[in-house]
Amino acid sequence: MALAAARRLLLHAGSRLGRREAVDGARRFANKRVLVETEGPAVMKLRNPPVNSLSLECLTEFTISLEKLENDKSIRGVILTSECPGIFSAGLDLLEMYGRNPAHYAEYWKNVQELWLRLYTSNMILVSAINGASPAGGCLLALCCDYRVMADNPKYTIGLNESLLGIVAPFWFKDMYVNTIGHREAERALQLGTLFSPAEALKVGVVDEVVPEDQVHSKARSVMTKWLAIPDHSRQLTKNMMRKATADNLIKQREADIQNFTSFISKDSIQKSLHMYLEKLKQKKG
Ligand SMILES: CC/C=C/CC(=O)SCCNC(=O)CCNC(=O)[C@H](O)C(C)(C)COP(=O)(O)OP(=O)(O)OC[C@H]1O[C@@H](n2cnc3c(N)ncnc32)[C@H](O)[C@@H]1OP(=O)(O)O
Repeated sequence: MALAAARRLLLHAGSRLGRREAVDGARRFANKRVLVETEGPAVMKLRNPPVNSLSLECLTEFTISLEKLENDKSIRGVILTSECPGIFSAGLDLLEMYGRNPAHYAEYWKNVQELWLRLYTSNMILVSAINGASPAGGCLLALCCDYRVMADNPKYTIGLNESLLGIVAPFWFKDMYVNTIGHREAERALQLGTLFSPAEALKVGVVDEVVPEDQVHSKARSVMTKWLAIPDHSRQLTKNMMRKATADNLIKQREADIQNFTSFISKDSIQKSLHMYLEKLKQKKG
């Protein structure tokens, strides 16, 4: 409901937030948490400091920006990256999943599903320029892309680490992981909650290329140029052939998945695990 209302606001009635405008000669539009440049290859930059966690607002703005790009037929590809130094995305916002009520969890999860379905099945070419840490939902965003370029900085890690938090990656995160790195690697990485260094991520196939940090954007652009040379219709049909079954698997059980998530995350034991994890994050600082 929140998403539909926000979408109406931003897409129609000449919304100031969503309007494309000329800034320094570049065409761009911006919400508070997502900046989109449409000059040259389109670039979507997450900017939800400090760690680009995917709060409900951030998810909503991301989904709306993506929808606007999809509706613009002149845009065939998008580079997804971050404006937060050293962080691609810290994943789903833990504060949306901790200490709230079941209705909130259900609303949040519906929006996570919505973004995933849009990204994973996008007709556009998506290339991620992973310029920082990318755990859990951050890795999910990258996995939705058609090609992943990661900065070669051993401080940055990527992977579906949900089991370390005492939570379980849902079946559609798992399906996409299996599609990307194969069953055995996914089975091991999911159970261990492995966060891969760039070199390890390359070896196992979580990312396609690792480049020096200052080259991550230029490499993403050159990858985009190569992909843009392929005729859209054949590339899109091929992408659809590869991804449809995985997306349909969620589409046919969206409501049940929301209910599963809501009852799982509401459990006292799971809330306790999240509390401990949040405390650990705090202690790390001090
Ligand atoms: C079934 C459900 C599936 C869930 C999938 C998910 O995506 S769950 C989220 C999993 N994410 C993580 O495990 C990442 C946790 N964060 C980190 O490891 C580090 O924060 C990170 C991203 C490596 C950055 O480290 P850095 O040292 O730069 O920042 P710091 O840890 O001090 O964090 C700054 C403040 O941000 C808060 N924060 C971090 N991650 C999240 C998050 N995912 N959601 C909400 N908030 C997050 C952190 O607690 C700090 O808050 P502060 O109030 O300043 O203490």
